[in-house]
Amino acid sequence: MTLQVSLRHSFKGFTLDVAFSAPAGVTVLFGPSGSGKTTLINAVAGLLRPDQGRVVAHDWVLLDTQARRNLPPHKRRLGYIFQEGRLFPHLTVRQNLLYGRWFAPRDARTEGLTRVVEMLGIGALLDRRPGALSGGEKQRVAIGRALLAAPKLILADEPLAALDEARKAEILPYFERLRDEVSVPILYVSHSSAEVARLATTVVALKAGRVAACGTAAQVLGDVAAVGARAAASVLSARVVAHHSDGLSELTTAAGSLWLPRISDQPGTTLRVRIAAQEVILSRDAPQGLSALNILSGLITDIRLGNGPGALVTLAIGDERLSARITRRSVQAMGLERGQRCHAILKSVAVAPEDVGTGRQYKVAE
Ligand SMILES: Nc1ncnc2c1ncn2[C@@H]1O[C@H](COP(=O)(O)OP(=O)(O)OP(=O)(O)O)[C@@H](O)[C@H]1O
Repeated sequence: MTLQVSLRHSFKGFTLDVAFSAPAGVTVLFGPSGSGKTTLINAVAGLLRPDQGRVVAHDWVLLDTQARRNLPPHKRRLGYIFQEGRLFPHLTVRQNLLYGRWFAPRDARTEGLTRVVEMLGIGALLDRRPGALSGGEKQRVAIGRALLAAPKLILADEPLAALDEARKAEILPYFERLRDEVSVPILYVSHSSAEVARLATTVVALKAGRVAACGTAAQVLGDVAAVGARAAASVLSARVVAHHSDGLSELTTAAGSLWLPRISDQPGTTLRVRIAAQEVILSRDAPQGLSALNILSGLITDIRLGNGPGALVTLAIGDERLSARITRRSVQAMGLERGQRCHAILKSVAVAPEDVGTGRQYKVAE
């Protein structure tokens, strides 16, 4: 495993006690306010000395309390991407980028300025100062600066939280490229189920200082006990088939065809599509005469009743899982049980552009 984290630390009234390991790529820390994300990031960054812990990225040991290794923050070889870009206002973009590089040990300068500039599309910005950049452009420069420091691990602490929806949509593809084209592991804090679905190679869901679930985006977002009803979602692998003249795009999934509002990716591209559980309606009979374009049928594998009025019903469709958040009342009125065939109905417009990202999604382990 590329990233190994085990940490234990107690404040008065709160204990962080986590252990997880993750392969290369983006590991998203996902959890509600107060679940311990910042405490964990601070311990990895060296800003908090935990009671016990070990943090290893590839073969680089940042912390090992048992072996009495506790590198100071500036020696941990970390690249930071914060909520606000935190660029130096008096330096140009080029100087900001090179500042990151200045910290990289000479023999570790793997990413060249030219490649980073090309990857982030910031060539036209090099002579500007941060004051003349949009929020999205600042974040792209911040990503570049982090990369050029030749880090062993990148820490991204809610890097999109301060941006509006349009700017988020602009930046997300760059994080996808970072995940797919750069070998540095990334520990990424997020509150957003859509960001998790698009970016995560691995998700670590935190709850009250513990790991509530760890796995792929599909596994963790499908675990309502770990992420809560509002974040519950399915993540389907889909391939673009064609774009139609009425503004719809046709995709194919293991669950059948999916019709979505026009997306920009070329036919043949593999995408991951997040479907929020609360957008899915269920029917026992094959529905007819509906306006909704997407009707996927499968067998019920799981019914989780919540403490409130809600329930999460999961269908196996092909080798994918699709969850619907409906009421307990409907579960009862429809007589839903495991093993029954059921039809899931989804309006095309229920899938927003930010729910569709590039990159393969791992298969759900049985
Ligand atoms: N220095 C500290 N001293 C005492 N308690 C602390 C300290 N830092 C954090 N805590 C407590 O630890 C718990 C976890 O806080 P933390 O900031 O890690 O959560 P979080 O998941 O990052 O939340 P948010 O999403 O709001 O940033 C909280 O109950 C907080 O009050």
